[in-house]
This record gives sequence, C-alpha cells and structure tokens, in this order.
Amino acid sequence: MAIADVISKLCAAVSKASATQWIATTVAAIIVTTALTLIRWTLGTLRPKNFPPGPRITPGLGNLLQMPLSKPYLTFHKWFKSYGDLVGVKVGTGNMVIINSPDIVNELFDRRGAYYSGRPYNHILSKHVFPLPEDKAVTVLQYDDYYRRWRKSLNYILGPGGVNRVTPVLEAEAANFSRLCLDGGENYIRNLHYWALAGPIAITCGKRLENLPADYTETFVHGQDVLLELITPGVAPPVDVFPILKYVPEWLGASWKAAARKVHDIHLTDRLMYLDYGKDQRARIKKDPSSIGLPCLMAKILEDQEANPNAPGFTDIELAHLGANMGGVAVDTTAVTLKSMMLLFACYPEVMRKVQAEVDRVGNGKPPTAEHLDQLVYLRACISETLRFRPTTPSALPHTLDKDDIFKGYFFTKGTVFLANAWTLNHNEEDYDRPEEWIPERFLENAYGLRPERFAPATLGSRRALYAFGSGRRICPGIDFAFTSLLLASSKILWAHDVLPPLEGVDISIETGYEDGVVTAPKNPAVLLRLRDEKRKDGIMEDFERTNAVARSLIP
Ligand code: HEM
Repeated sequence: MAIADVISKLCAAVSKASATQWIATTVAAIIVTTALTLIRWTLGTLRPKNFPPGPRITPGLGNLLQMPLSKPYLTFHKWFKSYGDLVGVKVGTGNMVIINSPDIVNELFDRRGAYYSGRPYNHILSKHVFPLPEDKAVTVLQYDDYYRRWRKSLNYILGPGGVNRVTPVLEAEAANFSRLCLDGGENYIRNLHYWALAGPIAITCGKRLENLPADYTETFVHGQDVLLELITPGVAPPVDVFPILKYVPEWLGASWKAAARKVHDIHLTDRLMYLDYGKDQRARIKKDPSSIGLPCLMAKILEDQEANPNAPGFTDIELAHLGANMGGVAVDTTAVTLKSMMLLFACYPEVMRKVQAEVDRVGNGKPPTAEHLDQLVYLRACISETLRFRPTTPSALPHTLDKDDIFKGYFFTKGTVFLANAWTLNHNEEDYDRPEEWIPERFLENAYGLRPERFAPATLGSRRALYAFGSGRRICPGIDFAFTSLLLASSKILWAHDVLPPLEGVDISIETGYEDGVVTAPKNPAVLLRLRDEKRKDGIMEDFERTNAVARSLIP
C-alpha cells in the first residue's frame, strides 16, 4: 500500500470522527440552548416579586389562558372585585397592570406622566401597516420629542381657541346631518358616518366632504374597519407575545401578513390624498390669502414651517400621517358615541322628551345653534352618561412605562403595560348609584355623576368625570371637539325628529348588543326618525342653508 493511501485512509477516519463529533456537539448545543430558552421563558411567565395580585399563573403561559379575547373589560371588572385597585397580569412573559382606582390613575398617569406615557410595541402595526421610522402613525408614536411636537401642533384645531375656530364648520355638518335625516332614517347609518367624517376632514386637510367623491365615506369607513379588525385580539396570531410567530412565512399560513399589506396600501392612498389637499389649500392661500377663511391644520403647519425654516418641522410623510390620523381617531369614537346615545333615546322616550323640551326652549322656534351650547345642560348630561355607560374604548388605550418604577411597594419594570380601566372606573358600585343603568340625571346632581352623598364637590380631588377619554399626557385631546360635535348634531336632530326604536327592537346590553373589538360599537345601531311636525322642515332647511353658507365661505 502506498504511503499516500495510508495517509488518505487515516484522514478519512479522522474527518468521519470529527464530523460525528461536530454533529453531536451541535445537537447538544441546540438542546441546551432550547432548554435554557424554555427555562428563561417559563421563569419570565411567573408572577414577579412585588407585583400586584392577580389571577393564578400557568407556568409557560402566565395568564394567557385566562385572558379573554371577547370583551376583556368585563373580565377585568370581575378581577377588580377579587384583587382590588391594582391587578397584575402576566401576558406570556410581559407584565400588564390594570388600574381600577381614580387616585392611582392620577398618581401614575398624571403625576408620573413623564414616564407612564409610552405605547406598547405592536409588531403588526409598527412593521407591516405603518413601518417605523417613516410611518409615524398615532397608534405607534412613543412619548418622545417628535410626539410632543406632534401633539402641540393639534392645538390649532383642538385647543380651547381651536375648537371655537372650527365650530362653524362643525355646526354646518351637524345641520347637514339633521337635513339628511329627513329621509326618516332610511340612510341613517351612512349619514351618521358622513357627519362624523365631514368635520375632521374639513378642518384637517381643508376639503369639505361634499366636494369629494360620493362614495368616499364608505371608502374611509372600510379603511377603518379593516385596520381595527386586524388589531382585534384573536384575529392575527399573538406575535408580540410569541415573537417566533413573526417568522412564519405566508405560505405556511401567516395570512395576516397579506391582510396587513392590504391595510397598509389602503391607508397609504388615503394619507397621500390628504397631503395633496393640505398642500393644495396652502398654495391657494399663498396665491390669495383672502380665498380661505379658515386655513386647515395642514395648511397652518406648512405656513409655520415656511416662516420658521430652521425649527424642527414635519416631513411630507409625517404631515400626511398627522392629517390622516385625525380622521382615524375622531370618526369612529364620535360616531359610536352618537349611535349609542340615539339607541338610548329610542329606549328611554321620557329622556328624549326632556332633551326636546330643552332644545325647544333654547332654540325658541328654531334649531339650537352654536350660541346655545352652554345652555344644553341636560343634553350634555346625556352625552356624559352615554360615555360612562357605554365607553367606546372601555379599557381606554394602553400606556407603557419608560423606566423601572416603585409604587406602594410594588416594583414595575420598564415596558410594563398599564390600562386605566375606564369600564370599572366608571361602573364602580361604591361610586355610582345603579351603575348598570343609564341615568343622565346623575350628572346634574353631581358634576362627576357620582353618588352625591359620598362625593361632595370639595372631595373630588384629582378624579375625572369620565375615563372614556383616557388619562395623563396621552389623554384624548379631542374632548371639547367631540362634545361640541355631539351637542350640535344631537340637539339639531332632536329639535326636528323623534327617535324611535326599529321594528326589530333595540338591544343595549353590553353582553349581547355590543360588538367585540378595539372600539365597542352597538351591533344594530339603526333607529327610526320621525319629523316632529311638518313646520320643522323649514327650520331645518333654513338652518342648513345658513350654516353651510358660512362653512363654504370659510372653506370654499
Ligand atoms: C367621543 C369621542 C372620543 C372618545 C371616546 C375618544 C377617546 C380617546 C381615548 C380613550 C384615547 C386614548 C387616551 C389614552 O391613551 O389615555 C384617545 C386618543 C386620542 N384622541 Fe380621542 N376620543 C374621542 C374623540 C376624538 C376626537 C373628535 C378627536 C380629534 C378631532 C380625537 C383625537 C385623539 C387623538 C389625536 C388621540 C391620540 C392622543 C395620543 O396618543 O397622545 N379624539 N381618544
């Protein structure tokens, strides 16, 4: 045997042995790594030390088995009764704390707001629908310098002077809605959506809805529906809880990726359209400043940026988001509140009659106008009670903690998710008399709707009347705007029409009559509308002509 053959046989034996060894080492490494990852994961799902009490944990899952996919706020309310003001929940390895006490909301969200104002990371939104860092959609904005600049810019339309500035446009849209209701409620839902969208779109990007394609309302509503459906718990797999699911390819069943792409494309088209409208209005104003009586939010921002080119401004894509988001946050919430209140009027005719007596009195033979808003005390109480009774986002929106913190001996790690649980905060039996009933009078007897004997005005402290708008530095900036819109629309409609239940009846039970989802909407919002008397038709038409002439002069 040649020496060369011997050497080559020896090498083959050695390399076979080392290949076997290599395979064995690799397999061992995989097993150890997997075991360590599983141990780490399992330990991460256990209740941490000094964490608020909550339901029993299943190792490896935390409280995932108890986390309800349907109407979670109802389960949270039961947990409140068992565990108290702070409930600690393990969502896989993540920490979540549900706050059920106004004082604690005040301490954490208001006083410590500098670090309790983040938003939980949502992979589907932040990577697929609104990919950061370019797509700065409101839903994915963290609490940082950009956010603060963004929020400040909204004052132009949402701050105290801002709402006054845009009220004539809101009034015109309310008058138009009342006019459209003359069809007896045949197209009530479509008209209600039109109303909810028309105000925000006009004042944000300078376009009256009447000048957009007739089916734009449906296009918009569809865009909202597909977005909200995508992020409804249980629709897509829980990729934030089990990050490995992100890597499942579409051909292996991750159909949510295609759905997210579709939602991305729909919203991209929309926001570019808003950007064009805003820029177009700015160009018109530059050409002839007197051509627009009420510059829209986007035109105002562009004007400020031209005047201060060295100050941090918004890029085109940021501006497009800013404009498009106003519709996103304003329309569903306001529309759903009105839908609920109209159903309640249909169920409680005696309340409706009291509102009608109020609007008749202040309107003095004509539909109430923006001048009368302060006098609509009872109607305002009905709106507050609707938001207490059927909040549109019953767990409000989650906030995250940006650094470790200690509160009452509990230790909260950075990234903990907090929910100011609006449902329980506004349904607590100790604070509210018969909380499961819709009683607008409670807001007349006590400004916060609370049991008057328990809560004298001087003892209210830092409590809010309504938690449906959230709390802290991320509290809804559209509260005054929403109340103004709702007061204008409902006062004009009730001046002209009776609201009646449809033949199939009305179901206002939260269990059976309301949808699941991010926004809690009535399943069957239809009502019938009957003109109170023929003479009121003229009043509606005059009101429409007058208010819309003003709006057209402001935003031609
Ligand atoms: C009845 C109607 C409305 C309800 C119930 C409502 C409710 C809410 C809630 C619960 C939040 C989250 C607050 C938090 O994180 O603590 C929010 C945020 C927001 N709302 Fe409203 N909203 C309504 C109408 C409006 C309107 C009409 C506008 C604007 C025209 C608006 C603009 C916003 C904006 C911009 C945010 C995001 C704030 C942020 O992330 O900092 N909302 N709203």
